[in-house]
Amino acid sequence: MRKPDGKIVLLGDMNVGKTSLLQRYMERRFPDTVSTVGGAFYLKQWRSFNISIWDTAGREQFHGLGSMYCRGAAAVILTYDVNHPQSLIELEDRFLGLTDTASKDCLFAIVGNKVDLTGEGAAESGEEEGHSPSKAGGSCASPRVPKQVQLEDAVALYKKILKYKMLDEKDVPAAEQMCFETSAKTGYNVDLLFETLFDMVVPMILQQRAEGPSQTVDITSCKPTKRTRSGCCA
Ligand SMILES: Nc1nc2c(ncn2[C@@H]2O[C@H](COP(=O)(O)OP(=O)(O)OP(=O)(O)O)[C@@H](O)[C@H]2O)c(=O)[nH]1
Ligand SMILES: [Mg+2]
Repeated sequence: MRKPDGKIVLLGDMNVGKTSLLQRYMERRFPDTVSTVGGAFYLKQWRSFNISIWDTAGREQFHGLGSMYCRGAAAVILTYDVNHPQSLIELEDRFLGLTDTASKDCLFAIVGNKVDLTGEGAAESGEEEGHSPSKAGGSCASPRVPKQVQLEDAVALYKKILKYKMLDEKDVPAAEQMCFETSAKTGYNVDLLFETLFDMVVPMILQQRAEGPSQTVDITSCKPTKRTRSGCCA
């Protein structure tokens, strides 16, 4: 297997929908999930580059593995559930510190998932597989509740992250560009999230190549698995 050119890692509390987001993007579906054990990755070819996308376990018992998965990451997707304010707080309290092992230029995206469950914006629930918003709210629509976490809260966290990393706002993408609301269930904003990051990671890969040896983890050193497109390093 060719060594990935860049690495993106999904972090966040259990049940926020990390695995579902990744499966929605990679497999174009929203299957039932089981709580992740350890971590697993997918490989995505983006232009001529191979990007590994790592799904991690949010459960407390696997917390110690997080910084290992983040090692050399070009981007980290900090995921919360828009209906659970504590999941946003956990990003700062429990997950941000895990990113100390990421690349020095690591990009941060903050993603509020499960927006389909909120009462805000009909468009949020109408993007599944390219369907029009008017198809939302069919017989299997989920009950709507007011959104508990606002996008501004995510923007505030993004700014705190810049302070924590001692980065200047001028040198990094704007908060508005890096804070997303998504639904793994309907597909809303999922392609936008991943593909925005891929486009940002590619110049970093090129720069790293120009500067010298890559910092990405050599995943070929992981134990081989049966699956070809994804694997598990629990
Ligand atoms: N309504 C709705 N449910 C979602 C969405 N994303 C995930 N879920 C559900 O939320 C539950 C948890 O999803 P997972 O993707 O397994 O969550 P996770 O973050 O990977 O959890 P861990 O692996 O334990 O860290 C599952 O029942 C999913 O079906 C979403 O966008 N909308
Ligand atoms: Mg999971």
